[in-house]
Amino acid sequence: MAARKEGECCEDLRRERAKCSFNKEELTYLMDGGKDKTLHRRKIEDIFLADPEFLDPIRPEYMSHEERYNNELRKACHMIRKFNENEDMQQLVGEMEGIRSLMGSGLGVALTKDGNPLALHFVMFLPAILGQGTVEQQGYWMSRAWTGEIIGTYAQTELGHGTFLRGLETTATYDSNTQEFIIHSPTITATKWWPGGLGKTVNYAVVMAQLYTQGKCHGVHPFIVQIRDEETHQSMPGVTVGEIGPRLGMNTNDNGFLRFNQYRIPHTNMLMKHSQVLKDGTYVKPANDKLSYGTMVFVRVAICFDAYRQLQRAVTIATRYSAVRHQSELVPGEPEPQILEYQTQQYKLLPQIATVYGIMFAANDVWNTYNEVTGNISEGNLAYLPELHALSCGLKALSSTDATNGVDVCRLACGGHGYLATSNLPRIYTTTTAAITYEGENTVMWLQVARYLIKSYHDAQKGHRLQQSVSYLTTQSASAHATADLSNTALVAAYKQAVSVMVSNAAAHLQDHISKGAVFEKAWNSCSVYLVKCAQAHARYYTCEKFVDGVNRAELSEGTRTVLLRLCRLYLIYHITINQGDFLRSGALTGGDISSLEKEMADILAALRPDAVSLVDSFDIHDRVLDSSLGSWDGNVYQRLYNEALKSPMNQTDVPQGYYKYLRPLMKANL
Ligand SMILES: CCCCCCCCCCCCCCCCCC(=O)SCCNC(=O)CCNC(=O)[C@H](O)C(C)(C)COP(=O)(O)OP(=O)(O)OC[C@H]1O[C@@H](n2cnc3c(N)ncnc32)[C@H](O)[C@@H]1OP(=O)(O)O
Ligand SMILES: Cc1cc2nc3c(=O)[nH]c(=O)nc-3n(C[C@H](O)[C@H](O)[C@H](O)COP(=O)(O)OP(=O)(O)OC[C@H]3O[C@@H](n4cnc5c(N)ncnc54)[C@H](O)[C@@H]3O)c2cc1C
Repeated sequence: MAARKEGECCEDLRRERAKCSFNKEELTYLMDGGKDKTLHRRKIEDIFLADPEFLDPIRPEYMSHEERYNNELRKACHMIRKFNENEDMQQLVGEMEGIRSLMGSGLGVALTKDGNPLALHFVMFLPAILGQGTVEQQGYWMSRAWTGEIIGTYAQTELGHGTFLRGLETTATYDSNTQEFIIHSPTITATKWWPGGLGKTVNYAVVMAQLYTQGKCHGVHPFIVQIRDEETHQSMPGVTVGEIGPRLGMNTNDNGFLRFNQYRIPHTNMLMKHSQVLKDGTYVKPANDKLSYGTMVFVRVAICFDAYRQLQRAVTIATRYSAVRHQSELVPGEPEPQILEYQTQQYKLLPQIATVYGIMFAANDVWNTYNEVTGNISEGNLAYLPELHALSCGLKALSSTDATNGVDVCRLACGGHGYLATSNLPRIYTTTTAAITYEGENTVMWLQVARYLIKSYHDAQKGHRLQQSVSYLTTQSASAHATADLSNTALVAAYKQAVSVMVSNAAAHLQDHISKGAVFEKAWNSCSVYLVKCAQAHARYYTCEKFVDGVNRAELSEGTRTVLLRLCRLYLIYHITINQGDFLRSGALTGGDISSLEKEMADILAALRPDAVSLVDSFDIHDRVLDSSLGSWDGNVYQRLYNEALKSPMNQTDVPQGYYKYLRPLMKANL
């Protein structure tokens, strides 16, 4: 494997690597969660990537829509077969963590390129059964689903409603005479629309539908519904299912549509961990009616990990390319410099490297909170559910937005070549940006965070104790920043003060509207642009705090700590400078402070510059996972670009068919 070997690279990258001031492996271990995990990951990568079955006959971009789907399905099924091959492999892949890597932006993107048709089976169908099913239901369905005997998806969104779940129209009406639920799509807008794998791949789905029993609607609940025959794969009578057509990206996920016509399923197919319908039709309420949204909370947390992994790939490509690419004159008469010498190029790329770490530390923290809170829930303690909901919404929105913007900055930083499919930046972008919409559209997620902030603020006013992530809202004095202390601790305190003041202003704006006669919901809408800003500032503060804590806690040698501290400092300062209005208006920082920080940022960019290539090397991304003509380990950019162009089917003949059909008749028209 050429991807990680020293010494097999071009002169530019060799010189860059020689400048490294820290221990790369230490950072790799930190990101993987320990040396054992790094070795484990590399072992899995080596086994899967050595398998020729995962190679594409030609670039997927040259295939038809259906060929692309079949090609990815072939590899996805091989992946699962390989996974099930023997117990050693299952242990090696390591349950959820391995699945995350195989389905998401780790190894997964090297195996299936533009969306895995089986992704939703692992990412949502299995977690929905685990999170929403009783122990007996888990026993029955998991044993069939884990091995791939049945394949499922998560069918929630409809043509008419994605965000507003209470507005879903699919119904599940209990018939106590036959002990069945009747699943029905009463209108065109009730058609399920978007679920991954639904189009042609799955034969089962967890369908979210309005539950009716004894003449009463009890809101949205999960049901396991068979979509296709287990033998013939034909759609079941009463079910209409198909694929929704080409998308911006993720085109081999076979996102689908689904309609039901009075379709009956057994009573046992309602997932009944949190609420039940007894055989006689009696409804038993859950401890909290949002527990049926639990699968989404899990996936929102998982998306944060996926987001920074995507950004890692993009910034690795763009940084290596920037060390190989020479352009223009920095000093007249001197050789053209590497474009990485330009401060503006450093300002594009280095904050993206810092962002990877910021999201990683925050995501680790939210993942721990998720495990703790779900553990508490199973013991009947739901006190921390609102905090988990707000944290997962906030970090999902922040990580997907930052990663998407960062990937595009990386694409633009590669000039024209970044626009080529073989750079892989377009595909990384279209995959990453999808996460802004799926699993809760980000504006909607921000407004959920804002709702929690305003509620917490009012609780603080009443003297109630606040949950940890918002405890700073109890102290929202707007006193001007007095000292010249600009340490990391002081900057995190400034972030807190800025959000605190913003939330208190938002609460005052809301009150103002209400005093003038507006109902709360209308007042809320009138303040919602500002409320979104509060939520964004809160999620940023949280990420900064976790970044600082994470670096302080990490066990690192001095050189490695120094470089990570620089990245952390860059992250803190970068976001202050681009949101300086919030800090100035709240009195958290002065104009003088911000000028000092700007100057310091320029120094940090220069200090990090020699380590830039080594920093992305320490992400330890295999060339096959990068899949880029611009970003490979060896830096052999121009030859790769040229070789890839030669592979275009259009270059297999000198004169294209189109010439004889269209161009020649036009060119020779006057002869
Ligand atoms: C296994 C490994 C994994 C690997 C992962 C690898 C990742 C990469 C994978 C790549 C593959 C691609 C995957 C693609 C997956 C996409 C799937 C989907 O989009 S699926 C479709 C995804 N679709 C969406 O995400 C839809 C988005 N929409 C929604 O989630 C909801 O409708 C809503 C939250 C916006 C409102 O809900 P509504 O019922 O109207 O509620 P109200 O506003 O009236 O608030 C009432 C109260 O409830 C509270 N509360 C709310 N939620 C929760 C919660 N979860 N909990 C707790 N509390 C919650 C709220 O705070 C409030 O509290 P309070 O203030 O009163 O105290
Ligand atoms: C690639 C991809 C994969 C997907 N996979 C699945 C899947 O497997 N299963 C599944 O069930 N679904 C899936 N979805 C659907 C996805 O979850 C929804 O698209 C998403 O939840 C947004 O809902 P919507 O499309 O109805 O957007 P809308 O809610 O219609 O949003 C449109 C606009 O309205 C705004 N808006 C809506 N409500 C509010 C509000 N209350 N306040 C302020 N602004 C608001 C939004 O901010 C947005 O700007 C997928 C979507 C994509 C793109």
